[in-house]
Amino acid sequence: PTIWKYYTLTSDSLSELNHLWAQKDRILIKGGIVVNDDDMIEADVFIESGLIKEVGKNLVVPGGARVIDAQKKLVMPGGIDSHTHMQLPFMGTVAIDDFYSGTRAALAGGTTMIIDFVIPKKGESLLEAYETWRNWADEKVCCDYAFHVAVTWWNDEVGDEMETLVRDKGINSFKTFMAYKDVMMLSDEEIYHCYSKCKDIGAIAQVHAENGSLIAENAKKLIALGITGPEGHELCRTEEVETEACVRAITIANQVNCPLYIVHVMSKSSAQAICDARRRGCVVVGEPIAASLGTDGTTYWNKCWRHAAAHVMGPPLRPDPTTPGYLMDLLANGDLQLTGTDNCTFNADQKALGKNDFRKIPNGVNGVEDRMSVIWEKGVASGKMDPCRFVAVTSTTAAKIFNIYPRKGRIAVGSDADVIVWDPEATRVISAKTHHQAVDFNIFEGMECHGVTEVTICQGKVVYERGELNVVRGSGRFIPTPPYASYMYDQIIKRDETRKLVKVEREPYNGPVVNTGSSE
Ligand SMILES: C[C@@H](CNC(N)=O)C(=O)O
Ligand SMILES: [Zn+2]
Ligand SMILES: [Zn+2]
Ligand SMILES: [Zn+2]
Repeated sequence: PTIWKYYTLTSDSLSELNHLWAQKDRILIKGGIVVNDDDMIEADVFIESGLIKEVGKNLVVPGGARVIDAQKKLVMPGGIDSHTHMQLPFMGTVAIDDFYSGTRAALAGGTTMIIDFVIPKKGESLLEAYETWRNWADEKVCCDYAFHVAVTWWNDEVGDEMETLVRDKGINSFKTFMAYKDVMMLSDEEIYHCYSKCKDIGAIAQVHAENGSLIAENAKKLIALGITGPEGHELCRTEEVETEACVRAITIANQVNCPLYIVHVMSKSSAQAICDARRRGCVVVGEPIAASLGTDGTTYWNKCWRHAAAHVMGPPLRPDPTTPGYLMDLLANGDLQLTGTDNCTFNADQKALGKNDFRKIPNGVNGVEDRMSVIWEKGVASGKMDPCRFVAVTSTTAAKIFNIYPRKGRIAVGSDADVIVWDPEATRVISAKTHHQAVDFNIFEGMECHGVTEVTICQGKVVYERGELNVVRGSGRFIPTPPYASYMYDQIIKRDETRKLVKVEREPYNGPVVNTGSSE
């Protein structure tokens, strides 16, 4: 009889339970300054059941809401990291930060969504690779995520699968590689076909812009000279090897009138090439990353092999120490549009695969946890950009490009409650000793940054506050990214309408033709 007493729940106690449960999802962020990409206002934010329900001054909200005091703090959209590679199988090993540790660390740094890459092997079905990556991610992610898909080989079948991925699987961006010869690299003709297909299906063409043939030849020469250390990694692909490929990719995309997104912009000259193209009217956007905005390639000459190898990524960080400041200036003024991290992390013992040959050092660095603070320190605290521009380059522009705005990338009624309470005056010192990532090295080691997330709210739940994480493995959702994003396609569509290719009507030529002796 006792046990039954507990089982006979009356209807009003059930509604009481529901009321309690519902209350758990109610949050009132009080007294903060709400920052979007286009304005800053003093306002409270009321969140319920995973969505932003009200934004305004002195809100009066339903009972039971949890109140977060945001006095003197900024309330911003959670960061969107447009470029990660969690647990990527690459160069004989697997990136050590996986979809759990990587998204958990992202939340600790104020990023509430990642866009990762499905990278099929040459010859592998894109659809099968997509299912593999979905299985990897869905059971582990602690925040929402989306995918780009890489095109590492080409035939009509690949084009058909791209169409299926856009129509049925929520993909709207495809990355081609002009580097990684024999592994992922496509020829110009294959890139031409791929970008033509992207254009036909309203997808964004992304590119890893480096000339893979020059890299391969230069690397052979350096190894023959006995230059096997990480300095060889930069010497075999100096910045003009990146810039030439940038210009080539921009040209191919412009020839087929396809919008282009250049990932991991690492050098001044490639950034300049993007600016020039944009000023010619090309529809191209550039994505510098936390690494290229926060540090440089002088480390490749560090006497400690481990330190030098830790910074090996492609394209490399540049030894010109003025590069980070230059890229930040362009990001601040709108010549570059958004930021990711290219987070692809490997521990010392993995990097050591290349201890005798830099070509075998797994390429990749960290960034997913520190991007927001690094860009605040180098961009806002330095006076180069204001908080609105910070929100644009860390969240809103990515949401617009990948067509998930304003669900993501904005503090507004109806938007997902992915929100950070940001302390612009607080500082933190970045270190592998204290970071939440799995990797045993941090390329920003020792950097003191203004700008710390005090509270991270993801899907309307507090997942990080005052240094404590409270995440749920597998709670993140796959977010479909629809084609034909206005941000990238409005001009493209108009150009198709107004720049039709037509032939000239003329009388046939009836004059003499030279006799070459050939039968054609
Ligand atoms: C393979 C992947 C990550 N590694 C890297 N960038 O060095 C990329 O090229 O973006
Ligand atoms: Zn790349
Ligand atoms: Zn060292
Ligand atoms: Zn990448």
